[in-house]
Amino acid sequence: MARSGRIALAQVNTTVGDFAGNAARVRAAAEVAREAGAALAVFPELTVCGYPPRDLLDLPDFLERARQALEELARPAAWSKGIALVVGFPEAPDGAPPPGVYNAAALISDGRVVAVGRKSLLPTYDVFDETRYFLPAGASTTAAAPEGLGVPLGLSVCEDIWNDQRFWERPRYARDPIADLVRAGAGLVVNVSASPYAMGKAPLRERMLSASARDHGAPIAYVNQVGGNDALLFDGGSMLLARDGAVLARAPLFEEAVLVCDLEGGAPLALGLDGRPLPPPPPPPADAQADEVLRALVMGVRDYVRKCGFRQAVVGLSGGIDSALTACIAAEALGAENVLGVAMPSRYSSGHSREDAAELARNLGVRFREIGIEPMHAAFLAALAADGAPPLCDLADQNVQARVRGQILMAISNDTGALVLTTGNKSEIAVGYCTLYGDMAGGLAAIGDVPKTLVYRVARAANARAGRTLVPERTFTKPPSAELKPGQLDQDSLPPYDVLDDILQAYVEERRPLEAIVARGHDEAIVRRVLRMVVQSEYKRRQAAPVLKVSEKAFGEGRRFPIAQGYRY
Ligand SMILES: Nc1ncnc2c1ncn2[C@@H]1O[C@H](COP(=O)(O)OP(=O)(O)OC[C@H]2O[C@@H]([n+]3cccc(C(=O)O)c3)[C@H](O)[C@@H]2O)[C@@H](O)[C@H]1O
Ligand SMILES: Nc1ncnc2c1ncn2[C@@H]1O[C@H](COP(=O)(O)OP(=O)(O)OP(=O)(O)O)[C@@H](O)[C@H]1O
Ligand SMILES: NC(=O)CC[C@H](N)C(=O)O
Repeated sequence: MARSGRIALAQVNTTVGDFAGNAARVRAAAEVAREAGAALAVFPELTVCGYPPRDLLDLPDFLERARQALEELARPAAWSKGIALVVGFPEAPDGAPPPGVYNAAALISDGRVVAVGRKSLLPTYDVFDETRYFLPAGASTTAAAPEGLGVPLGLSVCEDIWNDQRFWERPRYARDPIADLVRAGAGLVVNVSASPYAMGKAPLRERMLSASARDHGAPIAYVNQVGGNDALLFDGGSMLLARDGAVLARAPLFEEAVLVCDLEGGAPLALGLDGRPLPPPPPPPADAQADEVLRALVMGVRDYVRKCGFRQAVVGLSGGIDSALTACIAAEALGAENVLGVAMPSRYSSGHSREDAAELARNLGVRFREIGIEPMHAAFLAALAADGAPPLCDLADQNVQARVRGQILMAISNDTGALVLTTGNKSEIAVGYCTLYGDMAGGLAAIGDVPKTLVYRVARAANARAGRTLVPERTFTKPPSAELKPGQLDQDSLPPYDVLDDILQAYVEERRPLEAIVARGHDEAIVRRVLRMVVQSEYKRRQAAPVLKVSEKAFGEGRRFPIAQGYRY
């Protein structure tokens, strides 16, 4: 029996295009919510098809299956008896293909769709491309109070609530759909969202939603998707806010949850999709930001691997910090037994790199192989010199080693069905300090949006989370080296990583001009060199594995620069 004013925020992990799987999650969560006495369960944006479906929306059969999936969810059934649902779906009136589609939310009650709210504000920046697919709503939709809830609903979709320049630098949209809803009598604003994770975004959302509830004088039920879909990581963190802006309930980050809460306040209950209470969150760790990034990446690797149909991953272990962190993430995401670490020493590898790789594998409990690359490296050089050609130059020789390693990892992948995780960090990917078809060979760049200085912190967070040493201490303290020629150090080719990362933060994320970066206290020649390297390595990034996004500006779909161009620093 529904309790008056009780709702459930159902942050489920949808998979793009998996209509049956997504519907099963809706049914499971609705049943949990109903058992807990909720009159209404709210789901994330585009629940039935997952977010972002991108050009799948161009397929008429995809839109038809979305329509059928919604129709089936709306059919009277035991699991939905006595509970109303708000479910996101792509609405294609008359089966019209894009741009005749709306990004919509349906209110389902008593075995039928009783109202449909359409998204008014369509984000078209960074990773979002919604005007490519959707039409904006002409008007906002309010719906009569579902039975047992006692308040009429205002239906809104994600960006509809992102329209406040105090929190958000983007230009203000002319319309304020939330104000329209409240003016039309909404007593509870429902916002179905798919808001990708970035560091610092969860507290920003909370401040923004709190201000919105206060300014509009209406409570807000905000439900965000959770889980990874390709490069995008959705962190959940759904919330119920009172009309004075107070947060009445908060769902966890990076976890599926059915958060049962009351409009008039009171202790919320966070349940899993199996109906069991979720364990309370652990006390905040020493480096909360690094720990958060770690959890985001674990979720991202797990979902990418699983949703692509893999179970296992393989990582080249050099004894360095990047491959060590990548392996930690993989082991936590997939289970240590599903991860293979491969050390591939060359004629230049130090003893400590082999020891550190082996120790890391032991600490993690992952499977481990050592495959020396000397015979292949030597055979390569011999074959290239067999016709009397001069020996390869230094750089070409270095890249042969990286490519032999890439070949080995891809051979293991082909043979075993394990996905190769690349290990490049954001700093290296930014300046092109990586070998095309060498260490760039692989399926997913797990730490490709993590600058080197943050890589160390996240690796420390992995050790702290485990409560023991996973990444060996020497891996933190030795100077980074590609070990592709004798005595080589990253610092011979690149500025110190703290300098490099600050320049990259200013240029890539904050989009500052050269002069402003120099004004931060950097040497102009170094800044110019770094910016040139970023520009000149665009071709590499275009061919790189997808990068899990944890910052406001990651390499990939959200940063689209031309390759053949003449804009130079
Ligand atoms: N615009 C363009 N469009 C398409 N392709 C383009 C291109 N410009 C060059 N190219 C091609 O790309 C080639 C150069 O790229 P690539 O072969 O990758 O080689 P390259 O960038 O010249 O060298 C790799 C660098 O990464 C460093 N590295 C390698 C491996 C690991 C690490 C580490 O510490 O993690 C560092 C290594 O020390 C070296 O400085 C050119 O020879 C050309 O064939
Ligand atoms: N000896 C090795 N054995 C196995 N894999 C290696 C080896 N050397 C390099 N690799 C692979 O190539 C990637 C590029 O590593 P490299 O050592 O050149 O520099 P890096 O970017 O500092 O990475 P790391 O911090 O992991 O050493 C490594 O992360 C690893 O996956
Ligand atoms: N799906 C959306 O509309 C997301 C846009 C929104 N500004 C966000 O990043 O959360």
